[in-house]
Amino acid sequence: MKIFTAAQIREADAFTIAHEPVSSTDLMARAAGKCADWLLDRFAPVHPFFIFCGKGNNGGDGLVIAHRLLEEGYQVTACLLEYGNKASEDYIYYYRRLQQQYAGRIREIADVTGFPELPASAVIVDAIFGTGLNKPIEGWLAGIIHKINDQHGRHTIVAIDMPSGLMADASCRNTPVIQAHYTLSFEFHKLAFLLPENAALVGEVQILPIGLSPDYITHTPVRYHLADKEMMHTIYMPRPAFAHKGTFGHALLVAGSYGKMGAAVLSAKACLRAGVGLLTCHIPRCGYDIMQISEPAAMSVADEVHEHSAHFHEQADARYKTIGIGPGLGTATATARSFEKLLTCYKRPMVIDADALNILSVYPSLLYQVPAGSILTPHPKEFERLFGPSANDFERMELLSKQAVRLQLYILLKGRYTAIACPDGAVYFNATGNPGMATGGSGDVLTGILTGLLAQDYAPKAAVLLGAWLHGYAGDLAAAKLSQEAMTAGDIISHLGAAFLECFY
Ligand SMILES: NC(=O)C1=CN([C@@H]2O[C@H](COP(=O)(O)OP(=O)(O)OC[C@H]3O[C@@H](n4cnc5c(N)ncnc54)[C@H](O)[C@@H]3O)[C@@H](O)[C@H]2O)[C@@H](O)CC1
Ligand SMILES: [K+]
Repeated sequence: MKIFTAAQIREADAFTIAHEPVSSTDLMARAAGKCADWLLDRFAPVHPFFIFCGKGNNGGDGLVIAHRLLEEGYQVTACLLEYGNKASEDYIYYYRRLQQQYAGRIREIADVTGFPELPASAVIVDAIFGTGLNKPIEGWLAGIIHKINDQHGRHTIVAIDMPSGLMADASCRNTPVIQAHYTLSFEFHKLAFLLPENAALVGEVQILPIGLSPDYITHTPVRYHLADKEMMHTIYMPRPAFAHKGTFGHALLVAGSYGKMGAAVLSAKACLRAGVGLLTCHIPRCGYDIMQISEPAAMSVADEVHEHSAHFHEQADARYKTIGIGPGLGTATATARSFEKLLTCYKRPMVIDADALNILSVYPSLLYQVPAGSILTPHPKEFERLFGPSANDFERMELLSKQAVRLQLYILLKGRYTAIACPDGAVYFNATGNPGMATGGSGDVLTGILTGLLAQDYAPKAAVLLGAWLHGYAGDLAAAKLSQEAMTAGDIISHLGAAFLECFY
């Protein structure tokens, strides 16, 4: 799914009105009607509704919703905020209709003292500002936002299109924003919904299709995308019937050090479960028995050094389709030196994670040696160590995209919505996964999966999108069976098979 900017959403709106064609009042009725359907479905008539409306088209949506709920026999108070702005034409149209039939249900609010007493079980609908917000909310309107947020623990708050105060494409940190339980958003996700700094504001997001022009949607280029199942179906490659293990590549995994062999084992198991043909693990001498016993399907090569690996560059030759490096590796000087040599002799896209990323952040010039098309998988701290801090999440996304272009790499920034930046600057968000995966070893599993997919001849972009998707999907299946609390990284691996089956068989 494409993620459009606020300006593009306005264009989509205008394009649909001109080409469907449909009048703007009818488009508003269609959009707000979807919200009303959702509310009617979710809340019984015992819930009194307080619908706060601004004077733009978001407020217009609120008026349509108020009218519809009244027609269905619900108790509704339309709280119209009179802050002096000129009302939009469609707002005026629906205001007149409401005024004609339900004047008694309208309450005009001109300052904070006009904020209504809310009875128990009231539902607050926020239709104050949507994608038209162009500056932070100030003055008594900010007071209204705070009053609504004070009700967060007592009443359900449903935002229409966007929580008021949030901007689709810019940071609203430390400005007044509605804290919604639900956000009913039209047609597309907004970038703001996917960034951690807004996690407490948007609640559960419901995307409601409102029939915006498919023509516009198909032909308008965007930077940000949300990965979805359809995309995965275009990426996934079923195995040919006459395949043998050579068909699926030989991967080298460079991982583990004294006390961190678990990371290497998890990564190896995940790589095998992702379908690699052959796997060789380069591990420190101390890890040899551990790996051989834990994962008989993997071959092992022990380094000359006991506690960490220092000679893996000698291994890295054309036999290997790809290399996954980093989980539990440690950052010993000898390990860093071997990594440096590896980067001069091995030129295929590889997967670089954890301690291998930490080595890169200590020796940043090595970043330029990383083969084009390789996949880096930092979590936010590792990302910051590599590329520096950002003032907010929007700037971090800019930086992520810019660095992927500059270095011609895929950079996967881990998070609730993992963001994957491509060498052409595009960024894909992955929505599978859950907080149960915020547990030690989960990243090692991802490295294994990505390495396994690259070895099977998935192009780097396909591997990173499919790998992130499967990793999260398997995590969701594990959480469904075991709970988010009790699941471990190993459970992600044991549910990878079910993830393949559910997604592709
Ligand atoms: N784009 C679409 O596809 C559709 C949009 N609709 C609705 O229209 C909304 C966008 O409507 P508008 O463009 O009228 O924008 P809004 O309703 O978000 O409000 C914008 C109005 O508020 C003013 N404003 C902006 N920031 C302000 C601030 N901080 N303090 C005070 N006033 C401020 C603007 O000058 C403008 O008059 C969407 O969010 C959605 O709810 C739907 O009705 C129909 C379909
Ligand atoms: K809103």
